[in-house]
Amino acid sequence: MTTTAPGIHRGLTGVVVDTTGISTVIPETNSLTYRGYPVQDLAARRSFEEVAHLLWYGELPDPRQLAEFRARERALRPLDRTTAELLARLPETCHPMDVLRTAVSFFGAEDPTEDDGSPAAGRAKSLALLAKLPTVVAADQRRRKGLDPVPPDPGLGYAENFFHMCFGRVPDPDVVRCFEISLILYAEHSFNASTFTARVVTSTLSDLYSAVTAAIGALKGPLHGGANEAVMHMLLEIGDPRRAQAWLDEALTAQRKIMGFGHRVYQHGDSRVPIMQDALDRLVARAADPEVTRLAALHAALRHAMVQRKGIHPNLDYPAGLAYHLMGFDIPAFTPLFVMSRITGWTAHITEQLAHNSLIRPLASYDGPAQRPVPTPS
Ligand SMILES: CC(=O)SCCNC(=O)CCNC(=O)[C@H](O)C(C)(C)COP(=O)(O)OP(=O)(O)OC[C@H]1O[C@@H](n2cnc3c(N)ncnc32)[C@H](O)[C@@H]1OP(=O)(O)O
Ligand SMILES: O=C([O-])CC(=O)C(=O)O
Repeated sequence: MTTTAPGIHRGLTGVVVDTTGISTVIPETNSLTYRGYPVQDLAARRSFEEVAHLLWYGELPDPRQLAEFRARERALRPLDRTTAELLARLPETCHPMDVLRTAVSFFGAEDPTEDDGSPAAGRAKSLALLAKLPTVVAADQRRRKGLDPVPPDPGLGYAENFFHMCFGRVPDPDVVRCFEISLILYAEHSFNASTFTARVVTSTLSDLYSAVTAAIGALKGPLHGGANEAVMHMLLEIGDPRRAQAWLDEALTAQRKIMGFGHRVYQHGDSRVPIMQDALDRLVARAADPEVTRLAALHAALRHAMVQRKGIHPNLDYPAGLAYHLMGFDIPAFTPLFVMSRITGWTAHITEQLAHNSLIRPLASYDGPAQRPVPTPS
């Protein structure tokens, strides 16, 4: 546990700040459940829309509820002209996470409906964000290549529609399913830094859009969601499986953090990695391309070297980063893909925080100068 002095918990390591009924991470058994269901079973048998419903309502939808949920999500996907124009004006030099953060802030400014803090109001706003964020991410990726946006297709499921809006086509169902699995795995992870950020903002009785905007800012950092992009940059920097060991030795000597490895809660590996690694292996096998095989060999070699050398295991960002690259997404879009999923967990926590709210305001131990008189100005 990180403590600088008795009673001080830098980074809140090991501190339990509240209860939650949304998910539980159990490092001892290397498991993760959403509302009591093991995440690997959800990833094997359910759609992302069903998981979103589970996180928000506490139960998986029955067929009627699912049909209604899907119909509402599909109807909310288009952006209005003002939003599309605003986003198209943002500099292309800015990171796509900045675009997403601005989009959510703008959605908040535009939303005329009252935020009475009720679960129903929160869920309506959350569903609108779930539906619109992929439209923003896809349009932003395309404009950076000088391409016009592809409008959402209400005939397609959430994951399929996203590919359609990014690339103007839907890949084969295996690829879509691998993407959907990543969305299910990224959806929720208890009191991680971005979710906690959303809860802190909510605890002041601020609005949902402010909490989500702040959460996007927290997720962007490379110690959190930004790591999935950093993983891919790192793999491209290493370039060759034969260099993995030497590169790692140099990086560790230079005290670099190896992206996609380590976790605050899991000490012996991330519960989600075997499922995502499996999905990644399927993408590699179906590509049947020497360049892809080489990247996969590098990915495996670095993982092996890191576990051997430091005993530190990969987190979800390690297989997800390479999987997103193989699916054809641009590296700066990887963390926005995480947002498209985690919007479900964040907003479930916003509702939960409001239901049992207590202002989040920890204490600090002062270590600045001793009290002293203010000098008289000369
Ligand atoms: C979806 C997600 O957000 S998962 C997290 C994604 N982030 C990353 O992949 C970034 C790389 N990983 C890290 O920086 C860290 O493992 C974190 C931030 C995720 C967790 O960090 P903490 O719980 O604060 O552990 P901390 O950074 O103190 O690490 C403990 C020890 O392991 C080492 N360590 C942990 N992770 C790594 C890593 N990725 N590379 C090198 N060393 C590492 C630290 O250097 C430290 O060693 P020391 O005790 O000799 O000083
Ligand atoms: O739980 C954490 O600290 C980070 C993480 O894996 C996540 O948010 O998915």
